[in-house]
Amino acid sequence: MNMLNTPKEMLRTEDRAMEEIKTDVLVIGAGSGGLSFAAGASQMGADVTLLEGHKMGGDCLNFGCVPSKALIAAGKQAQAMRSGEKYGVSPVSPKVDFAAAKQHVHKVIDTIAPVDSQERFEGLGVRVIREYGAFADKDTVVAGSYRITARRIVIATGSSPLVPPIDGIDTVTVHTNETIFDLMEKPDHLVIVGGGPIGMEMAQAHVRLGCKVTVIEGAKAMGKDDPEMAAIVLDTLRAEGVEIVEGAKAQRISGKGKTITVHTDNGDFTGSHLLMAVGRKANIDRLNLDAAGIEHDRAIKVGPDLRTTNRRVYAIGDVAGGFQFTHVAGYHGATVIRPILFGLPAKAREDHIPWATYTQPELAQVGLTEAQARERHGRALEVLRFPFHENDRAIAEGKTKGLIKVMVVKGRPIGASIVGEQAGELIGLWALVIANKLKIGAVAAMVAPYPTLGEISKRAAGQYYVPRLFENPTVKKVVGLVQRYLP
Ligand SMILES: Cc1cc2nc3c(=O)[nH]c(=O)nc-3n(C[C@H](O)[C@H](O)[C@H](O)COP(=O)(O)OP(=O)(O)OC[C@H]3O[C@@H](n4cnc5c(N)ncnc54)[C@H](O)[C@@H]3O)c2cc1C
Ligand SMILES: NC(=O)c1ccc[n+]([C@@H]2O[C@H](COP(=O)([O-])OP(=O)(O)OC[C@H]3O[C@@H](n4cnc5c(N)ncnc54)[C@H](O)[C@@H]3O)[C@@H](O)[C@H]2O)c1
Repeated sequence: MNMLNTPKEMLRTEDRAMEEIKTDVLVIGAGSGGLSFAAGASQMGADVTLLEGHKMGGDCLNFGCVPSKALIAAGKQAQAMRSGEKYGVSPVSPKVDFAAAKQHVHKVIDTIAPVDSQERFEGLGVRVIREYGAFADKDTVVAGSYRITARRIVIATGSSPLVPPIDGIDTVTVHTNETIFDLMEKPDHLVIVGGGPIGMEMAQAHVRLGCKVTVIEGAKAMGKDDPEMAAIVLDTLRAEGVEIVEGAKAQRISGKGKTITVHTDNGDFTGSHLLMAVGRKANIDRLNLDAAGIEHDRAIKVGPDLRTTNRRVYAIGDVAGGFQFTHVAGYHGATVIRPILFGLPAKAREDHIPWATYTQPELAQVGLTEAQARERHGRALEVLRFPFHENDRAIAEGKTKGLIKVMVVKGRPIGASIVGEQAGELIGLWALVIANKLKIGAVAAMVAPYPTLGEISKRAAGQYYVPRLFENPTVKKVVGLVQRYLP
């Protein structure tokens, strides 16, 4: 592992004997984006070199999606034990072994890790170098004792937790997503600053595992989502005991040991542990981007083709500054295969990107929210709705809290929002519809197995035809006429 940190220190290695490598494509960063690209490109015949300065698998595997979903699963198990009464199963107060829950998290990481491992990628023909890279010029990168020149370069260096310089923050122990999954002791009272997806997912997992939890949000919690859908999640979290304080920007932090106070413009909040979840910053500091003529502000500037201001260099995933999701990084990786391997044009779309927040109930979105669609399409917009409490499977499972909304213009869905059990699974159908610009009739024509939660999608699509078929005097007239003459 390279212990050199700054680009200058890394470039100073030029003074030592350098091993020269010439490669078709150099990928910097072995997270979701870099690995997706490297696997595809190598298997299609390109000579690929991959740099990784820290852990193979990047954020998603080691500090993000995977550990968070594993901890959420532990919390869900605990919650199920508390809530058996309505099914005739005596509720019990579960004994939570917090360290064992974290062991479960690490077992899950270890189980998935081989898929992202150096060995697997070397098996696919990729040259893997475990060093941080920094540009020396427009097509050369220095990494440890290697000087690598490539025809094309893909920057996939991801992002890191943003820890803003709030007054007093360096006087207390601050957790981020990079440390919280290694914390083996149970926090008595976890104070989370930030009510985005990280904040809300971690809040529910921790409250269910027996911690007291306070979320401090400067603006509106789950502010990127449809407020009507977000309210259903926030009500549930509050009912489970999470204190959520909105309009409370953290201004100062004070404390000692296990007494940490966050001072906000809406009161002071004291807990035993502090988790900062206030967004991300792109990993560009180490790259020496100026040497390669790559423009950036907080993230690397790219066009819709994901090309940077250096035409030989692409940036994908979190470092490119758009949606920050694993599936987007993977999609970017697949998109740049075309120009890099075949010299063909390709653009990354954003209108069909889904996302889900894995609270219970889950909240999922693809395309435009109702407010965005209303702003763009005004009176041409129709919003189709169907509640979970009218779905037979949701009733049988006792999971009736939820709603689907589908935004339709001229018969074509342009957005869908789902809050409820398995919303993250259910949104897939609408992601397919929007990606392929299908009409609402395609979903209405589908026969969904009974009884499934998936029927809510068909029922929502069916709402499109209610005014057109069931509340239409012409249809009634025609049916009356046909019935009079039908033998
Ligand atoms: C707590 C949490 C939960 C999340 N949950 C989800 C979820 O459920 N679903 C979802 O879709 N997304 C989720 N995300 C977001 C997801 O993790 C990221 O969007 C995704 O990991 C981005 O992939 P990437 O390839 O752009 O970057 P990363 O996965 O961060 O990979 C970048 C890699 O580059 C390496 N690197 C950096 N600089 C250099 C350099 N100079 N040289 C060499 N290597 C370098 C890093 O060490 C890292 O391994 C979550 C994120 C967090 C923090
Ligand atoms: N299920 C998922 O797909 C999933 C889960 C977790 C994270 N992620 C990804 O990771 C990204 C980062 O997540 P995040 O939750 O850290 O960021 P975020 O930007 O989505 O939310 C951060 C929140 O912190 C608030 N905030 C900022 N400064 C504050 C302050 N000083 N005091 C109080 N509140 C403050 C903001 O108003 C915002 O609501 C997400 O945007 C998402 O792309 C995805």
